[in-house]
Amino acid sequence: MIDLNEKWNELADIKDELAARDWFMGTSGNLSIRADKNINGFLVTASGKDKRKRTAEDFLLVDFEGRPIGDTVLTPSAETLLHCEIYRSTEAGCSLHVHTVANNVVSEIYGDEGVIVFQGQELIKAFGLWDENAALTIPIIPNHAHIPELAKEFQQHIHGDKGAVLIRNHGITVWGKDGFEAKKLLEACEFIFQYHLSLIQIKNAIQFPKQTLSI
Ligand SMILES: CSC[C@@H](O)[C@@H](O)C(=O)COP(=O)(O)O
Ligand SMILES: [Zn+2]
Repeated sequence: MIDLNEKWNELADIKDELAARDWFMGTSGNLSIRADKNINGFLVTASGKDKRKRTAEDFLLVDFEGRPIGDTVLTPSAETLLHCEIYRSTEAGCSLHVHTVANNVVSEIYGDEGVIVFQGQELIKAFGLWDENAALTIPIIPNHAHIPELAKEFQQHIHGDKGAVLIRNHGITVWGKDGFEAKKLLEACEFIFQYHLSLIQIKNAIQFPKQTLSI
């Protein structure tokens, strides 16, 4: 149980840090961390909570099918199945899902293409992409309301122990080998999205200065 407490605190600390960035608007977002091997499951955020608050009911333990382990009155996140897909098919230790304006806007702009590619951006190195011409490709999937369908689509884009998938006009899910890596990847993605949107706006303002002034 001591080990589970450690995981609990690790996830709670990550939740606090993401909350400080205001990345849980309107109770959105969900987080999970894999428990030790003897447990065969993971801690996931309880559904519908204000994730800016730190309480004893923030997480519950579920198995890799998303079913609560042990007695609880808590309901696992509505999107637990996406976390299950990650833990079932990789060795990842942590998965983070947030809704931000930047990740939603990027997912809408490039949604029809089903993918966004970033090149020549220092922070793609967070994903281990160190070559000068390396590119980070993030898939964008439709926001199916039926979570098993969403999870099935999501699953097709899990190719390793770290990764990122955008859900169109919904948010991003990022995973890594542990909490540190997952948070690093999430922060890198959000930086790149914000940079990209700022660049588009500034380029437009330079190209169409009168339109910008008349807004
Ligand atoms: C309240 S809107 C957000 C939800 O629909 C969902 O997308 C989300 O991220 C949080 O759901 P939750 O069940 O609390 O994990
Ligand atoms: Zn969500």
